[in-house]
Amino acid sequence: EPKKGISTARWSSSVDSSLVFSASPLPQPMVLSSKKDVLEFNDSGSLEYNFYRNSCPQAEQIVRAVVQRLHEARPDVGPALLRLVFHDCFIEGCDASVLLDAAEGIDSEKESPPNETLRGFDVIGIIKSELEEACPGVVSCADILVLAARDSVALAGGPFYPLCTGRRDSSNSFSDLATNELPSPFHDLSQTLASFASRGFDEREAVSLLGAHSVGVIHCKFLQNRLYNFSGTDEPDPSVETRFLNLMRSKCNNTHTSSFSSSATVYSYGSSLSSSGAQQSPSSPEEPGMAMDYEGPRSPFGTLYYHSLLQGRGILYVDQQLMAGEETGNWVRAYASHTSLFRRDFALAMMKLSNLQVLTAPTGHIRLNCSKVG
Ligand code: HEM
Ligand SMILES: [Ca+2]
Repeated sequence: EPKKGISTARWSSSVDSSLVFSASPLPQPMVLSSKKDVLEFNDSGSLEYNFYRNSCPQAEQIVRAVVQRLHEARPDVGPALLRLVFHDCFIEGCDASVLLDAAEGIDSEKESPPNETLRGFDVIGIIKSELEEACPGVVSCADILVLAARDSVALAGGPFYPLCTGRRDSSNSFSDLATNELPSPFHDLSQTLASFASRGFDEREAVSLLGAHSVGVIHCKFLQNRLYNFSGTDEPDPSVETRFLNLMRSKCNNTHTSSFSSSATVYSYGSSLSSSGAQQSPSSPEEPGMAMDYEGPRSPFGTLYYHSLLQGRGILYVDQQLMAGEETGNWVRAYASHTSLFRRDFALAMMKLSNLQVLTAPTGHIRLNCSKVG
């Protein structure tokens, strides 16, 4: 197994905000103070800004165009891609290990329990095949993942952030690590913070990254215990606000227990996604699901998520737990009232996430099909 270059992104809290800006709905050409700035905030070994400038100059545009096209038809692709990058980068770094199918000698991460409901593999496949047509054998699946997630954030009304490229793909998948190391929605705050800390994220960064839970779907099985039998008490989780408890119960009826994995709650705390059709549950069209934009779909990405936590309206236990710590609670309050602070912090944390333990030449390789090694 090739040795991985650990990226130790320099991390300063005084950040030039011109690096990070909003995009609506397609990102503008990057507004950067200088190329040096981008490199500075993407300090990740041998990744390079615009790595494909000669080998495939249109690579980033192709990714963006496909994500946008698919997103128009199916607004649920954005959240799927955003979750995918988190699950890839947290397990042995951003090396596309999450995309490999099971095969001889490969225990697919896709088959680990925490990845059971991961979606978006088909979208990555479509992007990859368009890139293979334009520049055969050049663009890695690992780069596709981080770029597609970046574009998804922008399409959801979140910040656009620059990324360096040049990641290469793993030749293995790490099913056991995924099973044991992906954070659980039932974890308490200290377990969650420990998981982030082991990847170099402090409390502020953990709170900002969880702002990704502004968009997407949550299947009822992840909240069933909070609604009906919290920690074996036969009572709901006392930290859930009463009206919200009833709302969630109406979406995740206990009688569904036998088939609850097919019912989903669409959560979208006010992003452009919710206005464009997140009413139906993407992964189970026959189940209506729940649109969480009750305070208005026009609110900025992220803000409503933090507001909801302040009101005891976090959907997952792990979300609401952010209010259980003093420092994390302070960040929740800060992000609820300072959208631009959240956008900046989220963008920086996504850049850092996208650079975790990347493989660069001569390690790793470029897959031709993202779900297969050879
Ligand atoms: C403690 C950390 C985290 C835990 C325990 C967690 C857990 C979960 C769970 C249980 C779901 C619901 C999945 C389903 O019902 O199919 C979910 C959805 C999601 N998560 Fe997280 N998550 C965490 C952090 C993150 C981070 C850091 C990101 C991205 C930066 C992220 C992005 C998403 C997205 C976008 C969805 C919606 C996916 C979709 O619509 O298919 N999560 N998460
Ligand atoms: Ca990985």
